[in-house]
Amino acid sequence: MEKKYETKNIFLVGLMGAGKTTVGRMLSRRLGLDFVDSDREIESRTGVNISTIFEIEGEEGFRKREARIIKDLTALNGYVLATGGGVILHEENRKNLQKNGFVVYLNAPPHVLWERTRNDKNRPLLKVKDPLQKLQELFVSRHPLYQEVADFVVNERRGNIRSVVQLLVKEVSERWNR
Ligand SMILES: Nc1ncnc2c1ncn2[C@@H]1O[C@H](COP(=O)(O)OP(=O)(O)OP(=O)(O)O)[C@@H](O)[C@H]1O
Ligand SMILES: O=C(O)C1=C[C@@H](O)[C@@H](O)[C@H](O)C1
Ligand SMILES: [Mg+2]
Repeated sequence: MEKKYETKNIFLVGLMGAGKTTVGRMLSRRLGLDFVDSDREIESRTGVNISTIFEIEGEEGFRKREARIIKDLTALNGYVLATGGGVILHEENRKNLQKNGFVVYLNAPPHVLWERTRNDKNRPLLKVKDPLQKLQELFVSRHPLYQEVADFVVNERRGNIRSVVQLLVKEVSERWNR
């Protein structure tokens, strides 16, 4: 068995609205694992929301906090971790993810992500005049990094969260039972 599968962890990566939190929570229940969301963990450690961290410390300050949390969370065992959309920007994060668990890229085209996120307010990078264009730019710059870090890629399945969860249950069960 590959060394990384000695730990039972699943790390979900992908852009804002890809379904990391929704899929992650459901998947953890199905597999009897714990669930943690790195954005929520940053908020509970700091006591403020993500937007406030961006306002006070800028994106750079947020990324430093994120890297510390990712280091801590990837060192655990038995977790489904929903990461923040920009986690793959730091090489250290990519290494920690790859080393310690099964990394899944939830991929969906920018217009789908835009539909899913347009009514939410706590995504500072999308507080711009044209959030769809912003998502398109982020997709172009990040897609190769998500691909690079991923052990498995889920392409958009026409709005069906359950089928994504089902597919992932099958994939990890095959790996972990080897
Ligand atoms: N495969 C899917 N089909 C349909 N709707 C979905 C799918 N995945 C997620 N959604 C919906 O899209 C919205 C955003 O999903 P979610 O919050 O899980 O994304 P996220 O990847 O955690 O985003 P962020 O990086 O901003 O935290 C939710 O309302 C969720 O129900
Ligand atoms: O895509 C991003 O860079 C981000 C996504 C969110 O999950 C948060 O981590 C934050 O809003 C930044
Ligand atoms: Mg989320």
